[in-house]
Amino acid sequence: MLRWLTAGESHGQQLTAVLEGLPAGVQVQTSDLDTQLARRRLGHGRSARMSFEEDVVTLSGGVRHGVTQGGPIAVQIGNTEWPKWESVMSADPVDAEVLAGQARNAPLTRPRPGHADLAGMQKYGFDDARPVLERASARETAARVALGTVAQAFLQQVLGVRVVSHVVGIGPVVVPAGVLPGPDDNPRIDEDPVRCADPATSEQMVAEIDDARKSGDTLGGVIEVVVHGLPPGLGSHVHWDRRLDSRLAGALMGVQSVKAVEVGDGLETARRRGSVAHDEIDLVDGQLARRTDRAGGIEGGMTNGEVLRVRAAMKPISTVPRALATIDTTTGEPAVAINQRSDACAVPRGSVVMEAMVALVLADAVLEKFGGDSVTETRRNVQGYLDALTLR
Ligand SMILES: Cc1cc2nc3c(=O)[nH]c(=O)nc-3n(C[C@H](O)[C@H](O)[C@H](O)COP(=O)(O)O)c2cc1C
Ligand SMILES: C=C(O[C@@H]1CC(C(=O)O)=C[C@@H](OP(=O)(O)O)[C@H]1O)C(=O)O
Repeated sequence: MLRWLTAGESHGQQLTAVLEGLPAGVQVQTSDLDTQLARRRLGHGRSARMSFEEDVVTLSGGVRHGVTQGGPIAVQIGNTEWPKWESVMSADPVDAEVLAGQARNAPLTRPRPGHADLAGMQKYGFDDARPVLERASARETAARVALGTVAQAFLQQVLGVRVVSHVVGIGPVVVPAGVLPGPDDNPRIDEDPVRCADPATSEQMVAEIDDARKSGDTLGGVIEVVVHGLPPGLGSHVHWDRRLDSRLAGALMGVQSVKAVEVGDGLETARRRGSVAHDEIDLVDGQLARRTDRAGGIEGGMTNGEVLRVRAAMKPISTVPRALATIDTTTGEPAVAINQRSDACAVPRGSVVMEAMVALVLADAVLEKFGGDSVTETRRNVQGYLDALTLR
């Protein structure tokens, strides 16, 4: 079983992440994490913070000379903005005189509709939204991407699995049906300003973001994660919490701002008749083949050997420059919500986070099915299973 945890605040000294349960022998190094974290910072619509802040990665446990050792993997991601925030975010008490007069330390009492501010203040008994937004912030997704990189390395080295993603919608602009990235398409998609696999739609998405930003507004959108190379039989039909679709949905819904998840054709499938909703089965030259992949590679909560497709819908950013109505929690008077710098649209960089979450869930499902304390052992178990399948 794979377990993972993250800790740290948006303007804290560093994020910390731990991944436990991965076998020995996975090749991964700091530069692999750097590459994925750099991808997470890109994309049209990102905030200024993404261009000046850097992620400083330290792989501090579980990896030796570029190879996992079987113990928990520990990662720190230092925040280069820390010196500016040190007194405000210090773990130890800070002299009140030092804090007095610091604009950054003023209590935040105008909660943003759509962010965690108000519910968090109520739940934890804070009269300041700072401690809520610091942990709610999607800065934390840097830690998930770091762990997801290790999970992706495992999947690729054991099974040749490739996890790719693309943006299929920004606000009302959506890609035409049938755009499906291949296993090696991530580098090409990364070159697009909105990580869209269709150049014509990409231009419209960029224009939509520019328009929203100009009018002081924000946007959400939809991301599709596509996974090539999975064997049939990951997950299970036997219990709700062993279903792979349920586990993927939970992991993707667990990313800040995700409000819906679809597997395969998802909602569209519910509008179709059964005769055109499923993926008919053939045997071609002794090999199983599907005429379509509407199910997105999962049937009965298990992979079916086809390409896996899952979509996550992110709501528009709630720090809206054209500020939204709220109340000041100290006075109860009407006010405008906090509206400092923010991403106008975080969907392109969100896609890298979705890849990481999918990779972590799949690595867990692979270990559940095949086990192994070393990559060699897991590979051997995979091969034994594949060799025993009468139909493939
Ligand atoms: C990659 C990414 C970047 C985000 N950037 C911002 C941002 O700059 N400003 C903001 O208000 N929300 C941003 N969000 C969304 C908030 O973190 C999220 O809305 C908030 O934590 C409340 O959670 P909920 O939307 O799931 O209810 C971002 C989300 C993601 C995934
Ligand atoms: C820092 C990151 O994302 C942040 C996520 C975020 C939020 O509310 O989720 C708000 C913004 O931070 P700030 O309010 O300080 O400008 C984003 O920049 C990051 O992704 O590394």
